[in-house]
Amino acid sequence: MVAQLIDGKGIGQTIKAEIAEEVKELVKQGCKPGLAVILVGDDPASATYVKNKEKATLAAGMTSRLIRLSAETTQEELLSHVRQLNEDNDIHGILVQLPLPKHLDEDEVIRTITPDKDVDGFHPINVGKMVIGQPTYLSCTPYGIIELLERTNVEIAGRHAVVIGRSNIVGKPMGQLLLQRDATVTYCHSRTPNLAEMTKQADILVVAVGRAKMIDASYVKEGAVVIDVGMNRDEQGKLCGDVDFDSVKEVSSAITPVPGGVGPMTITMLLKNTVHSAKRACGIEQ
Ligand SMILES: Nc1nc2c(c(=O)[nH]1)N[C@@H](CN(C=O)c1ccc(C(=O)N[C@@H](CCC(=O)O)C(=O)O)cc1)CN2
Repeated sequence: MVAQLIDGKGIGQTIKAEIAEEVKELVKQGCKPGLAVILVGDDPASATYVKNKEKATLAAGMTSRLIRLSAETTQEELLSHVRQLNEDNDIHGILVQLPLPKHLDEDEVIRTITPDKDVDGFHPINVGKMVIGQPTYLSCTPYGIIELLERTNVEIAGRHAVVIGRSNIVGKPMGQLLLQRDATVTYCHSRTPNLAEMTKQADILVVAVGRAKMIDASYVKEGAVVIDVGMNRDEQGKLCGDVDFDSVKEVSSAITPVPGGVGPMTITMLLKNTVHSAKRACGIEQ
C-alpha cells in the first residue's frame, strides 16, 4: 500500500489565506485582530516557534505584539504582563510560550490569562468547555489535527482512534475531540503494557510520545491513518517525528510527515482562534 501524504504545510497555507481574507473584511469594519506572545528565556526552539507565530500573524494582516522576558523573570513580573494584556483592548489573544523556565508556575500563569483571550485553549475553564462540547478555544495542535483529518476526508465517526500520549496540550484534548466526532477512543501512554497490541487496533493512530522514530510498521495496522505529533532530532541532527516514516508509509493509508505535517497546523489554528476572539470582542460573533 502506498500511503497518501497528509500535507499540513499546504493545508495550513490554504487556511491562512482564508484567514487573511477574513481579516481584511474585519479591518474594514474597524476590527483588527491582535495577538500577544510572551517568551520567557532563551530556549532556541521556543524562539523559533515564536518568530514563526509573529511572521504568520503579520502575514495575516493582524497586530502582533511580542514580549520577550529574561530567563530570570519572576512569577510576579510574568503575571503582571499577563494582567496588563488581559485589560488591553487591542489584544484579543494572549499566548505564553511553553515550556517556561523551571522556577515559574505554568499552571498559575495559564489560570491568569482571561479565558476570553486564551487562544491556546489551555485555561481550565476552556478545557472544561471543550470536554462538555461547548464552544470555546480548542488547543491548537489537536484542533489542527482534526482539521487535517476533515480536509483530507478521513472518516472519524465509528472508527477506532488510538492516541499515544496524555499531555494536557495534545494527548488528552486529542482524544476528547475524536470522541466528540464519534470515534471510539483508546489512550495509551508510557505505562501501557503491550503497546503494539493496542496500536495495531487503530484505524486512526495519533502519536505524541516524544521519542524519535519509536513507532515503526510493527505497531501499525494495514490501512491505518497515522498522525505524527513528534518533533525530534535524529542521529544526524535532522528533524524527525515519533513515527518511523519510511517504514510506516508502506503499511498506512495516509500519514503526516515531519516536518510539514502537524506542526504548521498548530500556528494556523492559533490565528483562527485569535480571529474568533476578535470577532467576539467586536460584537461580530458570539
Ligand atoms: N503556548 C504554547 N506553547 C507550545 C505550543 C503551543 O501550542 N502553545 N506547542 C509547542 C510548540 N509549537 C508552538 O508553540 C510549535 C511546534 C512546531 C511547529 C512547526 O511548525 N513545526 C515545523 C518544523 C519547525 C522547524 O523546522 O523547527 C513542522 O513540523 O513542519 C509549530 C509550533 C510547544 N509549546
